[in-house]
Amino acid sequence: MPLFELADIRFGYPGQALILRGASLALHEGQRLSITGPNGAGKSTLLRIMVGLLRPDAGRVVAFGKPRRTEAEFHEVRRRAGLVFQDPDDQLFCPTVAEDIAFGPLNLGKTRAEAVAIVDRTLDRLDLMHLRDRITYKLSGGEKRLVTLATVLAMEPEVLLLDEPTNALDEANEARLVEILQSLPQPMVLVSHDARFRAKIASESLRLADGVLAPDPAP
Ligand SMILES: Nc1ncnc2c1ncn2[C@@H]1O[C@H](COP(=O)(O)OP(=O)(O)OP(=O)(O)O)[C@@H](O)[C@H]1O
Repeated sequence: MPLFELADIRFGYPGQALILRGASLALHEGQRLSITGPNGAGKSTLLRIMVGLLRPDAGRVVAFGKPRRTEAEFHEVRRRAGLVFQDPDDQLFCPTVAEDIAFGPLNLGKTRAEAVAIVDRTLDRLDLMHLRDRITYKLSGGEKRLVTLATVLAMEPEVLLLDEPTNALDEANEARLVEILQSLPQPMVLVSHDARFRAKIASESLRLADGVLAPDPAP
């Protein structure tokens, strides 16, 4: 059974034409699915629908073996599936990097000491210890992007959803990100315009255009 399944999703923002017109996908254990497609095709919208930040007008979302409709059901999905937003400023809101990374684990009921240990372990794993006590809003775009990934990994999600993760990364950090993602056991959905990056990470590739997802022969 897939971990995630979107079936015939239709969605339009209020008062606007439909963006998604019967989009379907399935994510299985061990898969790294990439999604590409033109600007404005609805890729970020699709990721938001997967975790219930937007509700489809029609179609079915099944996650972790259960159909998901209500806010309570999607709350559980968001605990188990980590979404790295396209814009880090949507995700980082604490004064320091360490506090931002501790926020999720504390919210899950970890003690302060446990959260501190998770912060240090996550920063160490991502080679970001030097950013630990920095003021979040003063970080560079690329640093913010890596810290955003750290905030999501600190929650130990079962599935990762990544929206343009290479944005603002220099070559060295992009290479580092490739290494990190390749080393992670979680299945992931990866939205990216970067063909080289997709080719290095994805096991399957889809293209979103005209409101539907179709297999993309070239990752
Ligand atoms: N909150 C919103 N209200 C109204 N329209 C929106 C909203 N968010 C996005 N849109 C519009 O919906 C369409 C799809 O946006 P979305 O961000 O999902 O596309 P995308 O495929 O991720 O694009 P890109 O490749 O540029 O990141 C765009 O035309 C966008 O302007």
